[in-house]
Amino acid sequence: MFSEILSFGEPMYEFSQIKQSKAMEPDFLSGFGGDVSNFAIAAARQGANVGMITHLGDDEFGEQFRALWKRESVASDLVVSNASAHTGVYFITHNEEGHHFSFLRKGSAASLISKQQLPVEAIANAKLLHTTAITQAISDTSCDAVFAAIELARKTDTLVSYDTNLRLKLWSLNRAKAIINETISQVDICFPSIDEAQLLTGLTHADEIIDHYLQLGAKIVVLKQGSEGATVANQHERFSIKPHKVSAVDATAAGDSFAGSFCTHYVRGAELQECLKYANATASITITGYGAVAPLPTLAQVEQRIGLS
Ligand SMILES: Nc1ncnc2c1ncn2[C@@H]1O[C@H](COP(=O)(O)OP(=O)(O)O)[C@@H](O)[C@H]1O
Ligand SMILES: O=C(O)C(=O)C[C@H](O)[C@H](O)COP(=O)(O)O
Repeated sequence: MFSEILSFGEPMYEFSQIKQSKAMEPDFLSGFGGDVSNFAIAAARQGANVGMITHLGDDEFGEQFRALWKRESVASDLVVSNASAHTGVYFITHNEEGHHFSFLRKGSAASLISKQQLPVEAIANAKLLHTTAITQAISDTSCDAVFAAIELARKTDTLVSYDTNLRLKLWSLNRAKAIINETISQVDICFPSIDEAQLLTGLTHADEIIDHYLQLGAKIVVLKQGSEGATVANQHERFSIKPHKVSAVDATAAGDSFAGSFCTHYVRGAELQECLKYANATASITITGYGAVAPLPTLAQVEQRIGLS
């Protein structure tokens, strides 16, 4: 059976810094991250039928990801294990400016993927393919694979969703600008966040950024505005939503869970404004716990937050 949503990119085993209560206690909590895996689990918890496209190392971290996806009902039948490379690892640390990522991912199994290894039939039969600028930044072969996957999806009427997640530890701003602009011109839904979009476009205001990305060719732009909420727009309509008032602990995966929730409700036929409401509520719950995956909410929790139950 084919998945209705496919998520393509690199899962990352996570070590997330927590406040140390006693001197000898460990101050990193292990967990799971990687923008596309976070997206897939967020979507599955919203009720989507979702699968991963990625390569893992033939190692303990890879095994743990397979077990995680099984528990979360994320399909891993398209996931390949590579005995000669490792699963990616990253660390989250916090300072007064927010959270920071450090990576151990060079030469990882996911970064070695090539376009010849894409699951052509599964992409053709999905309703939506999600991928990200991180998937393009990790290597040239992975970047080529993203463009090939988008081409396949467009030929077969599979929607393409794209998160512009900018990681300047992985590539230069000039290269990121060129690749991200070209990709946005080819996708159905793009999810820029305002601070990254300001860097990428040189524009300041939300409406200007949205207009810019619509003009480049994205059919739907969903601008994530952090603690200011979010805005969705296409050529005909535009809606903004205020953020929920929460006590934020760790903003890791706010954007991924937002996109996973938005796409789940979009492929099920919800209107743009409704998708925005679910995404905004999903992300507001995600940021109330440490790490990327543990705090991702279920559909019931999101509906309770929206006031539907
Ligand atoms: N402090 C906050 N309070 C409430 N909601 C928030 C807060 N920060 C983020 N969110 C929600 O999460 C979404 C994504 O967060 P943002 O930080 O913009 O994305 P990213 O993680 O991609 O940088 C926002 O659009 C908003 O809906
Ligand atoms: O940086 C990477 O390569 C990762 O994939 C690690 C993280 O799990 C996501 O980046 C979190 O994404 P946000 O939703 O933007 O907080």
